[in-house]
Amino acid sequence: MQNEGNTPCNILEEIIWYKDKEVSQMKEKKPLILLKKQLSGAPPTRDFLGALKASYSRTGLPALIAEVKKASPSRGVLREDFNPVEIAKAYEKGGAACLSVLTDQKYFQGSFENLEAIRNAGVECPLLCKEFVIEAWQIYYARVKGADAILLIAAVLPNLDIQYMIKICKLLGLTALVEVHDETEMDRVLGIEGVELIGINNRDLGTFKVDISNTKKLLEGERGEKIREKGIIVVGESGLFTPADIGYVQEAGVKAVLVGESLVKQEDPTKGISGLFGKDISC
Ligand SMILES: O=C(O)c1ccccc1NCC(=O)[C@H](O)[C@H](O)COP(=O)(O)O
Repeated sequence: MQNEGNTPCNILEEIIWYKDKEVSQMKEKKPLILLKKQLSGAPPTRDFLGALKASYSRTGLPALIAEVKKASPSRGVLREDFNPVEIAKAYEKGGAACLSVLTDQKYFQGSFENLEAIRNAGVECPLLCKEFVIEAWQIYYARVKGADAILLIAAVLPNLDIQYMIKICKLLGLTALVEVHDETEMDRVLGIEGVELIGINNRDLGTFKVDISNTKKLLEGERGEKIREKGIIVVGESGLFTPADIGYVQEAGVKAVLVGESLVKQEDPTKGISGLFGKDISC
């Protein structure tokens, strides 16, 4: 029987369809007007982009955004004994410039409680709220829960929404990490005003295929030149396991990397960072 439009065509579509229902319910419990009130007493955000730049200048290596990720649709549970605060502290000790915290519950076993707990545990690294954002309300919610940055996925959001959401981020003091996977998305995003941080995901979110040469492909030629001209910082995301992988994406032009699986699976994530970079990057 043919797909009559009521079955998602891939995992990303499934996540987004579910997110739509989830956000509607969350908004009912906490309307925007309440979130805005909470924000009036919120502490200032930390400078996510500034932390990436400072780390790159200090180490000469791509700044690390270490991901607090219990599970994923492609890999299942990555770590059974998952203590988000302990993992976050271990990442910070190992020299991570920033942390990424999965907040999606259904597909990644993450939560906003994890984000809040990490923020309240004295971790100083700026925090990226790793969510599937489909509405501006989620950005306000992330800010209330302690985020310093938020992910905007080009495969999910039209250009006008990205532009609008970047403005909201600026208003709230958040950094927007705009994620692309292919040339079409990169070209779209390079045409949007105000983009300062682009993530190139080596994982195809529809098929799960991971290929780190995707980062190189998207930074070649005129695209790479445009990115340099605009002073945009690029983050290489997914599938990074070895110092050779880090060297490869650095050579391609990234100044930061976002790493989950290869670190979170290590018994000692602090040592995992030294293993990933081939040296201690903490001092
Ligand atoms: O990781 C997945 O299976 C996944 C599936 C569908 C949408 C997003 C997904 N992952 C988000 C990410 O891109 C990664 O968590 C992040 O880049 C870190 O990747 P890795 O170092 O390979 O864990």
